[in-house]
Amino acid sequence: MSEWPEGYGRSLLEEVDSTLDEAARRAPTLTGPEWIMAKRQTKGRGRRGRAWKEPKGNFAATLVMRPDGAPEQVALRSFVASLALHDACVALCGETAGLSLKWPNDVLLNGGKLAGILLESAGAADGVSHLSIGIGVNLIETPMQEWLEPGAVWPVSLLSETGVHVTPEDFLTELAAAYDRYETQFVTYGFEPIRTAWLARAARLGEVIMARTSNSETEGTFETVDASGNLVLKTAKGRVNIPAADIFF
Ligand SMILES: O=C(O)CCCC[C@@H]1SC[C@@H]2NC(=O)N[C@@H]21
Repeated sequence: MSEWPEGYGRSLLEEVDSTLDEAARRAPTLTGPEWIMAKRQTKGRGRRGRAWKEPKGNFAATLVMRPDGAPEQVALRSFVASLALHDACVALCGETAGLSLKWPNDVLLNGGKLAGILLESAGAADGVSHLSIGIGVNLIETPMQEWLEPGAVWPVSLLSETGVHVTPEDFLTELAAAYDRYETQFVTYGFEPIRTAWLARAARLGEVIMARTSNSETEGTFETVDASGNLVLKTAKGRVNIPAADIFF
């Protein structure tokens, strides 16, 4: 098991509305980055306003920090967090060929959704006043099917796919350690090594995928992720850089 990384606070809560809401409440008085984990969330949320339910034993936590930099740079930490999630799973379950990263920030295992990330931030005059990285991982169970959007990637759990029972506490320790390593790399060398590492683990790179927003659909070959974190698709009409969408295979 890794050591808890130096400089990071840690709170373990029995129950909270959402660890993202708790992060926003704590942000104004934060003295350093802090992980807030809860055994139960009563109002967990996912991307695009979707509810996030975590059956007992799954992982729900938010890392809240006050990073320097422009909002677009700060937001690239979703890739930092995806890589950390990948490494935490490997550290706890061994090298798993079926792990991959789905743009913009899901972790897949054997093609099913294992984990999701939701970034929230608040602005300040000179950048971002705080960034919250909310992370949910299906350690033990998958959410019930009626909570799933049509066409969404089927959920899987770490237990069902690997047979390894990981506690949220152990997962947090590995995740925090892995996050710290990638955060240091990001702050020291910028996005490029993170982008390269992310692409090496990307799901469906080079394949035809569909990017869907609330008012558009774009089909094309997944070429790469650019220096701003945009999805780059080669379509019949040329190359398209997409800043935000859900992708479907
Ligand atoms: O895939 C998604 O839609 C993102 C899911 C993010 C869920 C986590 S659980 C911890 C944190 N608190 C929340 O309310 N949401 C995030």
